Amino acid sequence: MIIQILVFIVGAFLAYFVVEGLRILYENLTSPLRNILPGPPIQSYLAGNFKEIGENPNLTTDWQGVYGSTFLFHDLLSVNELYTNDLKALNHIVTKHEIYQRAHVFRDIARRILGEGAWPLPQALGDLLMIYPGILYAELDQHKRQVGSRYFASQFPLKMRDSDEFIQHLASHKSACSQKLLSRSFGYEFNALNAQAEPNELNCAFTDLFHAPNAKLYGAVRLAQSMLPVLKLLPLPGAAQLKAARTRMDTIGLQIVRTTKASLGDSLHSDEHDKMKSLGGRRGLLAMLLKANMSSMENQRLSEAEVVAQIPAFFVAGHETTSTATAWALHCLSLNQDAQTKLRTELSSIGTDNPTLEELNSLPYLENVVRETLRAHTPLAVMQRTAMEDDILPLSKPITGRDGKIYSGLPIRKGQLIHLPIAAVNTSMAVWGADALEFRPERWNNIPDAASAIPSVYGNLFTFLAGPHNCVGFRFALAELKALLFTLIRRFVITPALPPGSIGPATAGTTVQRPTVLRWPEKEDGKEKPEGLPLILTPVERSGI
Ligand code: HEM
Repeated sequence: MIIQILVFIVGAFLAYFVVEGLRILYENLTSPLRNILPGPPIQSYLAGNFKEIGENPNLTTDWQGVYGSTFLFHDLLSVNELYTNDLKALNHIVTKHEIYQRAHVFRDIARRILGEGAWPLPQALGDLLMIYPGILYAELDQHKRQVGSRYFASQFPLKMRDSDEFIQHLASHKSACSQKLLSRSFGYEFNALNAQAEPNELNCAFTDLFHAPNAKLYGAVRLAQSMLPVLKLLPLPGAAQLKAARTRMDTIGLQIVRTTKASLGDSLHSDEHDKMKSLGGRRGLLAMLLKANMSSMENQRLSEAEVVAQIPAFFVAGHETTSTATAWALHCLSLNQDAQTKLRTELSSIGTDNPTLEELNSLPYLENVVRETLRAHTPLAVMQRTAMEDDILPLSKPITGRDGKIYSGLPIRKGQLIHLPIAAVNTSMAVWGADALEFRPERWNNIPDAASAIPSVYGNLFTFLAGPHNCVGFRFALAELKALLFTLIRRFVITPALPPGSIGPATAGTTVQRPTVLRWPEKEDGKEKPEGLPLILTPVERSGI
């Protein structure tokens, strides 16, 4: 009997894989793009071109040189994916958000990690953020006396003993942004930066999910399960960790929500006008979420589960991204001492260690450095979309298809997967010129005309995407980046700790491309390859400049 059940289960799984395989094959063979667009050959049926892309972050850009700015390649299980760096096509995709939505796999993984209602942002929250776009920014503005070094000096664990100490500070900086976000927005003390404090529950949940020794393996399993949902029925590795992290997140989220609701008391029941007026309080974002939870208008109401899910969602969205951008900024400045000195001179013109946001925003070279970092090293190099209905994708220049016909628009079939090449758009030589890959803050003094066609919410950059689903936290991220650079560059001269070429973008298995030690010389003292970004920080007064 047991054998019969086992045979049945194995048979059912095999049948499922065969049917799914045939479905993908049918979709690929009948895709209207198949006879139009060229593309690289499939490497393996299971991995498509996925493995080679993971191994070489510049591969899609190289393919662009061979196949043009619009081509087809193959994702996992050989699902075909449209790559386009055509700015008219990309503008169309990001504005027609009702047709081009976040890829199913991304949504499924986000739902499993963060809970129902986390991503995409619930409509009601999206609407509120449209009406009050400054709400996240306001969180920082409330604390403008703390933006500068007094805040960071107390929070940022720079362990300086000697003038030239080799430190891996960015491993811990990773959490600086998130800590501020959580404590300011949600009234939650994260303690990630305090080496003496016990790591708290939420900190542990994220560490387990994203940075534990097996995190990459578990991430790969989650990806496979989202692509082939039947795999969710199997007891695969990572399930227990995910469940434990989810339980922690839900418990803390509920605790934050209920405590805040109690502390807001009567103001939650005031009329819509008064509710919105009081959004400027210390817990602005959370207050806004809670008011949406209590809203009398059904289309503006968020369920308690949606509010709870937003807490880790905002944390995840703002966590690795902003810290990665800061790491790239410091790395680039360590390699470009002229830019660093120029920046330090400008920052020193501010007569306080604790500038306001207005003061930070008035510094043109700081703005240039931030833009150039987010252009040359966008933390999220790629996003995906899925077409939810048939469409015609307009192109800025007609192309000749493989079938010999001329196409000024591409036929897109419902279900088509699309690759948004954020990094490639930001570093396109056609837009930025031959030095597009170089870090050169001065380029922002004279922006090329072609850059105005890039879909963008900030600085002609595709970094935060554009259209209705752009990054809602981008102003917050900019403020964080500026405040960190202000504090660090004023106090320290930053130089590379490793020989040229040792640091590069992390490759396989990462969504966010952090600067990582790629080559690690064998040291006589046998030091382990560092996790973070090694830099030498020399206090300005001891640097001899
Ligand atoms: C340099 C730092 C950052 C970068 C490069 C970045 C980039 C992005 C991108 C590309 C998206 C769109 C994802 C997609 O549509 O598939 C996004 C969405 C989002 N970001 Fe950011 N982000 C950054 C910082 C932040 C911060 C600090 C916060 C929170 C305060 C945040 C909150 C969000 C949220 C909530 C969404 C989802 C919006 C929606 O569903 O409509 N981000 N971000």
